[in-house]
Amino acid sequence: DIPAIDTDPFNAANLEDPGTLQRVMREAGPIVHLTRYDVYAMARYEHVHSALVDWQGFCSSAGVGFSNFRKEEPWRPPSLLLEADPPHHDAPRAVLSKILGPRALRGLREQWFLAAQELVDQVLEEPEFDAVPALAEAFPLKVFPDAVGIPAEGRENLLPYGDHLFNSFGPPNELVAKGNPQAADLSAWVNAQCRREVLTPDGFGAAIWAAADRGDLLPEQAPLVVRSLLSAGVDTTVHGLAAVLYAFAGHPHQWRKLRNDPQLARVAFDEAVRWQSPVQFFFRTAEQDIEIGGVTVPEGKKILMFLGAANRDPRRWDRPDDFDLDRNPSGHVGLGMGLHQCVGQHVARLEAEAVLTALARRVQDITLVGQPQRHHNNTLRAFASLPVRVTHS
Ligand code: HEM
Ligand SMILES: O=C(O)c1ccc(C2CC2)cc1
Repeated sequence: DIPAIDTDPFNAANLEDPGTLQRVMREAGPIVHLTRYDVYAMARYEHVHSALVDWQGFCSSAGVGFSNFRKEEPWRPPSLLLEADPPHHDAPRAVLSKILGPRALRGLREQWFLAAQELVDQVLEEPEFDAVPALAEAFPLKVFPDAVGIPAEGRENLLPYGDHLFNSFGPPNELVAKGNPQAADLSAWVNAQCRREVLTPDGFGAAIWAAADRGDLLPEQAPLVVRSLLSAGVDTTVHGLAAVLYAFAGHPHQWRKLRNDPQLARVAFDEAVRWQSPVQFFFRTAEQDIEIGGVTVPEGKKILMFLGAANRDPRRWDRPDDFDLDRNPSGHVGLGMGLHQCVGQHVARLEAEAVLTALARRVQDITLVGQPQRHHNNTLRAFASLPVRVTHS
């Protein structure tokens, strides 16, 4: 029968260092019963991949967090993409795919590369700095809110909103309790940024409203689709960028490879996302009794997918714990897989490419000085600080 584990994946020890539990989970079997929460969990690549691509069996419309929307009120109206299944998921997804697709982003490439160079030149005035505020936070916040087209004031709410949102996908622990007092105000501020009248005419937000004008979306759906950008598009790229910088600061040989061939910036993003998995977990809900890994998960039960563990499964990856630009990281589940696979991945990749290209042009060596500090979150593998030293030409 199903192995049972009563460990808490969301406690401070496991959030600080998830590797031990990931190994235990992978070795315990295809499916493990987490008795503390009465949820089922999978940590091997094969089964996480199977669940991600089977949206009928493993559904998202009951919520992709610990809370089951069929049993309790969501803390915010459900996302029309993340927390929806076909057919409701179809139109919002088609609209965002077009707006955030590689062709649509071509217009941003030049200005984001310039913005990255400007920021890097500024940062390199000091030989030592904390790469989290200086680059990982500063660059996405410099380019993404403008690309969405939201007003200048209040943008300091974006990271706290996302931090609470990603905590809220976990169990109601003290990380969630910490954010609850501000949740209503943060939500109200985010919702106000989604209204047509506040959005600039040339941004992603206006393009979503234009889709409603064309009948590709219902008018009442437009603000929620804009909310998806503000929810998913900030904290993820901040910690994704931090993961890339952490990878290179700890692997000087890989940095030299990038310096010699800046084209490697794109594969570096995916290899860093595989290696660190900025988004560590998501849940699904068993639509009916479902058989996986020789085990039956009862209808209505929540299934926790360990994306980070799957991305380091030795059954799928050679030397899984190595960060290596010579590896082909495609197939990693750090951006999901299948129907709900990250629709913003081209935005994230372009941001990372812009920063890495700007750094690779000027930075000879980048090394860690002092321990990186983690920022605990129920869903995100996040950094509080990343002190680095650089030498440059
Ligand atoms: C390194 C950065 C990022 C990471 C690691 C990441 C990760 C993910 C993952 C794992 C999923 C799948 C969720 C699931 O299967 O339930 C996803 C979906 C999604 N992402 Fe990203 N993401 C990133 C950046 C972005 C950006 C920049 C945007 C917006 C511009 C974005 C928007 C979305 C949306 C709207 C979905 C839901 C798609 C759907 O359900 O059809 N993400 N992302
Ligand atoms: O649509 C949303 O609100 C949404 C929120 C968070 C994400 C995480 C996976 C990046 C995705 C979508």
